[in-house]
Amino acid sequence: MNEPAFRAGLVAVIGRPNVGKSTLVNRMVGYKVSIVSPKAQTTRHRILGIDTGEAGQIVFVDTPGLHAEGKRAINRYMNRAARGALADVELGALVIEAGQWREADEAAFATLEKTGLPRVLIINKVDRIRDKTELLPFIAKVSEGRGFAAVFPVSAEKGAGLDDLRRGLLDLLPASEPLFGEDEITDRSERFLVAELIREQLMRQLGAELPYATAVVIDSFKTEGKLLRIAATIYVERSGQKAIVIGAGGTRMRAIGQAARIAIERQFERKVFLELWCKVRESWSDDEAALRGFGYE
Ligand SMILES: Nc1nc2c(ncn2[C@@H]2O[C@H](COP(=O)(O)OP(=O)(O)OP(=O)(O)O)[C@@H](O)[C@H]2O)c(=O)[nH]1
Repeated sequence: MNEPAFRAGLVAVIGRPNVGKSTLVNRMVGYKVSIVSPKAQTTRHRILGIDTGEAGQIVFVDTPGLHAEGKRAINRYMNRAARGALADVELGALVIEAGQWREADEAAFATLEKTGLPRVLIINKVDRIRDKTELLPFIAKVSEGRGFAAVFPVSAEKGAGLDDLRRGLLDLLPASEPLFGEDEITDRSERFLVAELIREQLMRQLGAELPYATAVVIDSFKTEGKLLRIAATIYVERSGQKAIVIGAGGTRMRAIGQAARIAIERQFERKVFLELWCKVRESWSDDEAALRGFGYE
């Protein structure tokens, strides 16, 4: 008997905001390539997460959640990044939350359907469903007539169903040489990951609206022996927002910096010295030139 062929390919992970796409990709690749927060629209970029095993290599393309087209340039950028991720992939994976099929899920499905790609459905957060007997009728209802090649109930957070998902996705990918080196985990630079880990704290520690007005730019990134020395600027859109980010006596900014530093140290396994600044760049989120300067290209 011949050994089964090595399989490899790109899988676009799409869905409405907050269904757990980034959590899932991180869990599959075993490394935090994409930041996570309880707020919708945390992911702003298209990010690759590469999962290599003996049987094959799955290259996940994490995407910003597809949302109703906002007016601002940043929203257009995010939807473009999500739709663009569907080009040049072998497979589209629609992620939804167990027990829910909202209008925005239907819209994400329609976007995927239009591409004509083979597609699968990933039902995430099954840990939230107490009575598991509810799951089968739900699966039947949401998959009926939608042409999914397979349906995978999982819990990205608890790590349930992920081996079946890996096997199932590999079955649907073509026989191929690996597309990336065995030890590659993402296409993104360390600088990018650091900026994202700082932004993750902004998403988590600031109120409901403010995180969407922030962007992070790394000003310098130096390795000094065992130390990583980083300076970064948090951009906001108005001076009132800057006052909130800094907080009374600088307390908020210190808390953000400390949590980000710990996250960066954990991720890079080295000591980190992090210097944070906050500056106003008026209406950056609706300014194409500012967006490009901040790395949204
Ligand atoms: N209970 C439960 N929560 C989960 C699971 N997966 C993700 N979450 C939570 O759902 C929230 C959103 O997760 P993300 O991974 O940021 O979701 P996303 O789809 O990438 O979100 P966007 O960036 O808005 O597109 C976070 O609070 C996660 O901790 C899961 O399997 N079970």
